[in-house]
Amino acid sequence: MIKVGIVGGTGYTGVELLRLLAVHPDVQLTAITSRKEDGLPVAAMFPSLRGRVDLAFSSPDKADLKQCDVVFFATPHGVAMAQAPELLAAGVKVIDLAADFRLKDQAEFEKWYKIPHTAPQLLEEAVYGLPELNREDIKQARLIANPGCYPTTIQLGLYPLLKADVIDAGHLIADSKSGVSGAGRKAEIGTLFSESSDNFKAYGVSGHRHTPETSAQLQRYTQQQVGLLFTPHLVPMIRGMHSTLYARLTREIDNAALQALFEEAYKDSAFVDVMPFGSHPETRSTRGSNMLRIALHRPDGGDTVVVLVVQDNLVKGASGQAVQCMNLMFGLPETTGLQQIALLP
Ligand SMILES: NC(=O)C1=CN([C@@H]2O[C@H](COP(=O)(O)OP(=O)(O)OC[C@H]3O[C@@H](n4cnc5c(N)ncnc54)[C@H](OP(=O)(O)O)[C@@H]3O)[C@@H](O)[C@H]2O)C=CC1
Ligand SMILES: CC(=O)N[C@@H](CCC(=O)OP(=O)(O)O)C(=O)O
Repeated sequence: MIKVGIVGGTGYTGVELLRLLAVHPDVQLTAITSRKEDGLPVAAMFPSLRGRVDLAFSSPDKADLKQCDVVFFATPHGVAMAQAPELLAAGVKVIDLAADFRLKDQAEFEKWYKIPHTAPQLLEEAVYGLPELNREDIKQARLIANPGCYPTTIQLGLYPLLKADVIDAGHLIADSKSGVSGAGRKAEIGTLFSESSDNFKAYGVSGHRHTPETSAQLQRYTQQQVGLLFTPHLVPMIRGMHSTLYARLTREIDNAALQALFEEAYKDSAFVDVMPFGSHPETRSTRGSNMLRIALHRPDGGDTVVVLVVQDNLVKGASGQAVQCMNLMFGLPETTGLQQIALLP
């Protein structure tokens, strides 16, 4: 059994990890932290876990994380970098759901996240945890930088087009929408029911920290200079993410060949569903599951390809993806414990 620790067990990605790992056949939940709920049984806070998780929260300084085989950090940016060096030195693998190790460039990290990086020596070693594009490196990794939720949709939606060199990589557009759980469980005015329900808005239009993360990763798949315009929006739903991606075709390619690029790229990826050309994927077709669905369009047969991508931000966009990485790191089938079908309605 893999002994698992979770730092930040009371947040949305933390409790999502608990939901997935409580029924994972190869995992023994070993330590779950919360600074505020030290001593409280996990199931007292989350009755959905009654009978499934019999641990109590412990404060991060008391929890013996070094007895774990792997520790997930479901915490704000800056927490994992403080503890990862010691855990790695003790032989514990680390999966960070925050952004501490996503950017290779320390100055770029500090510019976007506005905190000093305290473990820059680990930036080079950290492996970006997007299994569909990085599977072999993840298998060998000690330290995983789990991708941001928006970047997951944008990378998987554009990768086959960049790899085949059929689009203008300098002028990519990602118009993305997230449910409110993407902002986490902490109290904030913008996520109050009366602020976020019956309302719709863009944010971060002049610059969002997911743009440098996504651009740097996309750059790995093309010789062209990547240029990405990314606009996130908050939609009045709890879970779910929808990205509409636009790219200009630079060579003649018919719709069947475009579709074949995606089907070929993801033929061995159990969690990427390439839907029939012209489909309209819905976020609820992924709710509670680790699936990401993609559909291609070519409006009026013109030279713009539109890629629609949906996922559950808390599963494929965060905790499910992190468990997928754990499976690979421990030599398990990638799909172990992640076969849930989306909830309908
Ligand atoms: N929500 C989403 O859809 C996604 C989130 N992410 C990333 O995952 C991470 C977690 O997000 P989310 O679950 O939404 O966040 P939440 O705000 O819901 O939860 C944060 C958790 O971290 C704990 N925590 C906060 N500060 C510290 C600290 N200094 N030391 C130890 N624990 C701390 C909190 O518990 P307590 O205060 O009791 O210790 C809480 O359990 C973030 O970095 C986020 O950017 C990534 C992809 C998608
Ligand atoms: C709706 C909402 O607020 N979403 C978050 C993104 C959540 C996430 O994936 O981001 P990180 O792990 O990079 O913080 C945001 O835009 O800040």
